[in-house]
Amino acid sequence: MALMAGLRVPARALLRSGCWLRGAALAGAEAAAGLGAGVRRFGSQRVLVEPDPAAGVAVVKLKSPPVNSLSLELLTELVISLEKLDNDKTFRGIVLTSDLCGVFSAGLDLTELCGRSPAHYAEYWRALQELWLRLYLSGLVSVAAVNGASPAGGCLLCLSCDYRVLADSPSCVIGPNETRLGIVAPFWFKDCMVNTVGHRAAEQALQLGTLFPPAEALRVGLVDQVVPEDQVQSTALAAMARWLAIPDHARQLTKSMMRKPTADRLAKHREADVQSFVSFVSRDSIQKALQTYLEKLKQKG
Ligand SMILES: CC/C=C\C/C=C\C/C=C\C/C=C/C(=O)SCCNC(=O)CCNC(=O)[C@H](O)C(C)(C)COP(=O)(O)OP(=O)(O)OC[C@H]1O[C@@H](n2cnc3c(N)ncnc32)[C@H](O)[C@@H]1OP(=O)(O)O
Repeated sequence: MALMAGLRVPARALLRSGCWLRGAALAGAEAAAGLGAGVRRFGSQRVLVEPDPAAGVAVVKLKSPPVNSLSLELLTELVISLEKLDNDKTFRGIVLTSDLCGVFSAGLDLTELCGRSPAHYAEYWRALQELWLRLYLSGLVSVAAVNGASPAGGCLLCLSCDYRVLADSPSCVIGPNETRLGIVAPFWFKDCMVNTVGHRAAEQALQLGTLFPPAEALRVGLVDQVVPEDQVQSTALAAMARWLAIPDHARQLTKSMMRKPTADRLAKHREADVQSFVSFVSRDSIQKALQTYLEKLKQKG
């Protein structure tokens, strides 16, 4: 741990801030490329939105150090940003990526699932459902530029997009590792997996809690492209251009036809799903398993 302005800041977070410095340099490059003139970034504390109105595209960056774990705050801020972009006719597509080095998203924030009240678990789960439904059914083209590890809930975020580009680095693992924590992915995560990689591959990955390295993720169809780390965002934008070449109304109706039945399974039973999660996560055995996993993570650090 390093001490900074009276705050305990993990050394890893300081290292990752190298990415933020690189981000500042990139902002200069964007300005030189024309993005700066009259175009302002917006967003919130944990979600940075870099709009390119001329292209109709916004790059949405998760920036909740150290690992973009999906806290209630991050879920809420992401929903608000997506809602804003969905309702703004300027935008036809989003690229979802991470502002941190080496991690796209560590999945659900385990501190939200440990030692809290049933009311908190319910509020948290509703926020996760909300984010998934909004992203999965968004009329915008969504491309995930996966520039870091993306386990469990991070993988769900990626699967909710229309297209996935993954960085070719051994640390950039992606997959549904829930069972390794002693927990179970919800049915709508399972459905997303099945829709993406097929029943057999989904069944194996979900039961075994597989975290796929890039080449395997590509082979199984969990991601659509694997490219060098420094080409993830440009490749995502190139993919976006291909998707935006299709008229919105036709693409959106097709997307809805493909995805609505899956989303409706949750939309029609949201409250039952919340209660099922609350009773599962409140069990002593699950609390113990999550605490143990979290402690191991902290010791590793
Ligand atoms: C109706 C439904 C019924 C029942 C359903 C029940 C449950 C719900 C089930 C499924 C949905 C999805 C579940 C999840 O997403 S669970 C989370 C799974 N995530 C992981 O296993 C990832 C764990 N993290 C890592 O592997 C690494 O941190 C990572 C590879 C992402 C980055 O490695 P790095 O070496 O860069 O960082 P670390 O030193 O490991 O971590 C830094 C710091 O961050 C803390 N941390 C990491 N991950 C989490 C997390 N997910 N939540 C909270 N905190 C996290 C870690 O402890 C370190 O903290 P500190 O030591 O204090 O700095």
